[in-house]
Amino acid sequence: MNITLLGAGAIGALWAIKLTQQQHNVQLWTRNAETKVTLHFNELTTTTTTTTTTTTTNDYSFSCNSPDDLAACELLIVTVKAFQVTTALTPLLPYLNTDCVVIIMHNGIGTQSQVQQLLPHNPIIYATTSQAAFKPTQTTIQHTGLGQTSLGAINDYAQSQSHIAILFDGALAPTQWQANIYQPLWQKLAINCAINPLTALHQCCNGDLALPCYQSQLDSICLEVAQIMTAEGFVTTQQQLRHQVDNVIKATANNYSSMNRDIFHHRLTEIDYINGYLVQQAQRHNIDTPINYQLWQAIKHMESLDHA
Ligand SMILES: NC(=O)C1=CN([C@@H]2O[C@H](COP(=O)(O)OP(=O)(O)OC[C@H]3O[C@@H](n4cnc5c(N)ncnc54)[C@H](OP(=O)(O)O)[C@@H]3O)[C@@H](O)[C@H]2O)C=CC1
Ligand SMILES: CC(C)(CO)C(=O)C(=O)O
Repeated sequence: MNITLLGAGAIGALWAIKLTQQQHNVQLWTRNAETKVTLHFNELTTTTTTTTTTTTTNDYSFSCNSPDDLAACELLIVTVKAFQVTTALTPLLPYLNTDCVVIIMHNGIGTQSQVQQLLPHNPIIYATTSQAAFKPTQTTIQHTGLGQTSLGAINDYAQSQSHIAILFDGALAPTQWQANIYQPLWQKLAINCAINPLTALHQCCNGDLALPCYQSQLDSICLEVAQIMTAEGFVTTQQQLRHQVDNVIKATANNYSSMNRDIFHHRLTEIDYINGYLVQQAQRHNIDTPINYQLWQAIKHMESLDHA
């Protein structure tokens, strides 16, 4: 398949490489005018079901930024951060064929209506992943964690595109097609609402959130998220969300969350699309979410110190 990947950061480059390994024809769309890039990939090899080790490094060369390839592409994968989606996508619009399937993969929720306005005739799929990747240098990609990926349609044109999930599953399993993609998007939102702001504010690793001092805050966050999810029509409870959050805290104990790293490196965060999105939905339902509101504002304050 002819694929363009917009946003060749950690997670985007991982998918670009994995799809290339399956013989798909992938070009990268970057901010620069480069026409070729070579990425060094540290592969994650599963040795048992519970143990993983990085063992091999291979180089992958990609062509970049060809408008002709973009016009011919059948699949556009967008893996920029949530707040970058509109700016990144807009310059590509004059080249995109309306048959081209567009996949948007980022943490948080809230870009869906902008993307549908930008692409009123294309099949649009949203995706969420628990795969993990790290980009220690501009050209080195490390696959750092395995996990589930979910894909699903957000407009009528994309309802018939479930075969894309099979293609993704061949590249990086497990990937599943979801009849309602908002369910996994909200499940991931709940995890991000709990882990990301706390680890960013306290500049701690995910595993530190198992300490007694964080337990009542985690309970309150999960209670608020469960109330809004219920109001949105999803079946969940505070206990279920808490259990999922605890599992991620354990499974990623030594990792720093993406928001922790963004604050550490004085970058903008995805908070408006995580706790900020949650609070906006709560307001629509006239439900108070004071803990998520406080966390949203606290991260906005930290961002404002670097981005006046
Ligand atoms: N990394 C991970 O393990 C995971 C990440 N995610 C989510 O995936 C999304 C991407 O994360 P991640 O890969 O870590 O982030 P990165 O910042 O590493 O990747 C984003 C990439 O998008 C590029 N980009 C931004 N704006 C433009 C533009 N206008 N034109 C072209 N390229 C652009 C950036 O380029 P430049 O380098 O020039 O800024 C960068 O390479 C986030 O929502 C994150 O939360 C989800 C699960 C796991
Ligand atoms: C699941 C979690 C919290 C893993 O660190 C993540 O998605 C992130 O860091 O943004």
